[in-house]
Amino acid sequence: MKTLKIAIQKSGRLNEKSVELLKNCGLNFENYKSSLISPVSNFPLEILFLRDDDIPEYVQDGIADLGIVGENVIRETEVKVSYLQRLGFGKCSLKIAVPNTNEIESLADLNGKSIATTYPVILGKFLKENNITADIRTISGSVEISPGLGLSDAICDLVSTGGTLKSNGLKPFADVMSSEAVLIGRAGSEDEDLVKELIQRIQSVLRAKETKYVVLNVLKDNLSAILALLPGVKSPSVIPLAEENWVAVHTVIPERDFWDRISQLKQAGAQGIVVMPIEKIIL
Ligand SMILES: Nc1ncnc2c1ncn2[C@@H]1O[C@H](COP(=O)(O)OP(=O)(O)OP(=O)(O)O)[C@@H](O)[C@H]1O
Ligand SMILES: O=P(O)(O)OC[C@H]1O[C@H](OP(=O)(O)OP(=O)(O)O)[C@H](O)[C@@H]1O
Ligand SMILES: [Mg+2]
Repeated sequence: MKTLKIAIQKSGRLNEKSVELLKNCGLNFENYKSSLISPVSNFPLEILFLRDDDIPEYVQDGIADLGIVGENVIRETEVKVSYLQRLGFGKCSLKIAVPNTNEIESLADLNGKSIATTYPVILGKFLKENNITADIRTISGSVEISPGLGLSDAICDLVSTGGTLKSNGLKPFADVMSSEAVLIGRAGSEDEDLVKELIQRIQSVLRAKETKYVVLNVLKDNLSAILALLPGVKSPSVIPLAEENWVAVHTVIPERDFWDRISQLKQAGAQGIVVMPIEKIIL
């Protein structure tokens, strides 16, 4: 039987969440810090631990079948791979930022200016699309200090909390792209049975993360009002209680409007509400 290879970041922002996702899929492996490859004992899969910049090309060239990497890196390396699943972590934006004291106010003000970045390809395309001629200074890190050192007028780098920009006296100025970690595959790999199986497992973990399992008690007289508020995977389960005229309702509730839904349920007569995390939802 074929053994798949999946490439994930060896260390850095995406390593921990990538390992956690694969472990939550029920895959057993050692998160070796010293080794670059780790076999999975209960699925035909090997995990390659790589620098994130190398992951898209490894997948494009078929050295790895799958990879977990930020969309920003995929766009920068201009590879041809299949996007298989957005993963909901590593969320950030690539932005152009300028010193707080700078008088750059519109994109056109960037004409003739210099911009330091580790993303010359994405930035180059963005400037071209906006008819801006600027000097792109490609550096390999610590981009935020370059205006302070007199190396550039502006920067283009990843931002999430904005803390790094702030502490370097910079303000965000224009959004170039937003990004999150994605599962990518070699073109055509999405048709293979093992890849389909792994995607299904990943989706069941992601689905579970977005929902909570809820059990509540309600008087039979109030049941229809409660059911009108609940979706469930198919529909809620209703189970009689030992006490007459009462039932227990079991259901799942989306995380995003969880507290609104709970207060509506309480108003409709729900009591003894118990909320539990869900490990997996398999449709
Ligand atoms: N501040 C941030 N918040 C959220 N996600 C981020 C942030 N910065 C980067 N990312 C995402 O995490 C990915 C990895 O970031 P990291 O800083 O670990 O990369 P790196 O230093 O290039 O690592 P490597 O050593 O693997 O080359 C980025 O490509 C991006 O998709
Ligand atoms: O908006 P913030 O929350 O401050 O995050 C932004 C910072 O995060 C990333 O670097 P990281 O910390 O991953 O270090 P690196 O430059 O060594 O990759 C990015 O390059 C920014 O410097
Ligand atoms: Mg890198």
